[in-house]
Amino acid sequence: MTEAIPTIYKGLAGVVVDTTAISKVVPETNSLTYRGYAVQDLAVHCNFEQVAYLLWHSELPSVQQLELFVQRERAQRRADRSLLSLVTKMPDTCHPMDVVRTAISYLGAEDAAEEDNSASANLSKALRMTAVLPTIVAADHRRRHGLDPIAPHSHLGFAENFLYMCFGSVPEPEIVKAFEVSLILYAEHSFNASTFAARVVTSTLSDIYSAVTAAIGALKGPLHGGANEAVMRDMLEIDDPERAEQWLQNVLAAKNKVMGFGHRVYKNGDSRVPTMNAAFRDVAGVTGGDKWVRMYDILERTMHDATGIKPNLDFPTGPAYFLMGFDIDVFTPIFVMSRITGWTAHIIEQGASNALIRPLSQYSGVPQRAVVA
Ligand SMILES: CC(=O)SCCNC(=O)CCNC(=O)[C@H](O)C(C)(C)COP(=O)(O)OP(=O)(O)OC[C@H]1O[C@@H](n2cnc3c(N)ncnc32)[C@H](O)[C@@H]1OP(=O)(O)O
Ligand SMILES: O=C([O-])CC(=O)C(=O)O
Repeated sequence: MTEAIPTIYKGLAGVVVDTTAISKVVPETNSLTYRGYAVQDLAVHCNFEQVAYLLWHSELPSVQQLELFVQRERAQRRADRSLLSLVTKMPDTCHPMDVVRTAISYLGAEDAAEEDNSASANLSKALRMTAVLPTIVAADHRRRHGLDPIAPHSHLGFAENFLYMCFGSVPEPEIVKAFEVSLILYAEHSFNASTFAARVVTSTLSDIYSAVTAAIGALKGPLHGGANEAVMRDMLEIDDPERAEQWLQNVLAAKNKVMGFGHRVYKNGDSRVPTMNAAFRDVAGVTGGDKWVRMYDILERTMHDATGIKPNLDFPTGPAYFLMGFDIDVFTPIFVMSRITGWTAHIIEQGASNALIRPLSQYSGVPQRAVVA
């Protein structure tokens, strides 16, 4: 009797695996909401701390709630000596994502309550990880330039403080705003690969640090968060906007992917791109980045004419972060600094209504056979 072959959903494309109340992606209208609020509106009216609070607590904070939350976040920014020395012991040649992944793992190892998976414990751990990660990323960024770390500044907001810890001063307001907007846009995106990885780990009743570590591993890949770095490497390779059209045609002719384009869910444009594109142009305006804007426009137009495929969020963030002065391999760690809020909201949601995530597979190997001694 021949076995019936089940329908296989390669890459889980189109499969709905669970419900979520955290964010809603509507590809038909290119829209994205966090807890019911349009992400574009959040980017205009809120700072990153308010959005983190919203993702974790389901509502935007009142003035008093925000004050308390900000105080708690600022109080936990410092990395202790052992954590900072761990950063300095990492090989100079490793990718900063390796440092971030190792640092989160270390935070789990030093947490005596690592196994406490209650929602209240996980909310505290989420805040601690979110508060301290920028300190780690900035310290690692500076050590690669032979510079000492700068301690966090308790009077600066989350976005400003990170820029200050990286560069030693707070840049122009346009740059701070564009950076803050990028953090808000990167914070959450339903069941993307890294969030799903976090939910899979959580579904085994493992701890939040293990789930975040797995998510960092998933985000690192160039088909996901790693694309923001790949975009800028490509742009540097192109160098001259006049060469952009031919470069893109060559990539397509070689049947390679153009980084920063396409999306599993959005087929008609990424809801976040118009907001980030405007922020990128603001940054280019104050940093003299016109060349990258022209290149962006040519690549976008050529790709659209050739394939109909539109940019995703990583396309404008790549050159925006470059113009802000970040090394290219810090782009995905910055994505982690933001997405950790979405991941941890999902970890808490998964824990509240858990079912072990364990799909089936269709065996395609050799038929059963006898072992010959
Ligand atoms: C924040 C984020 O994670 S956003 C995503 C960041 N990733 C990137 O920018 C990497 C480049 N993009 C891609 O690889 C893809 O668009 C993905 C992985 C993001 C989504 O892809 P999927 O939904 O799996 O679609 P898939 O890769 O099968 O593409 C469908 C078709 O469009 C083509 N296509 C999709 N994206 C691209 C691209 N960036 N460049 C060239 N062709 C593309 C594919 O070649 C494929 O063509 P075919 O049907 O002729 O074989
Ligand atoms: O949703 C996805 O598949 C990828 C993405 O855009 C994100 O995680 O922000």
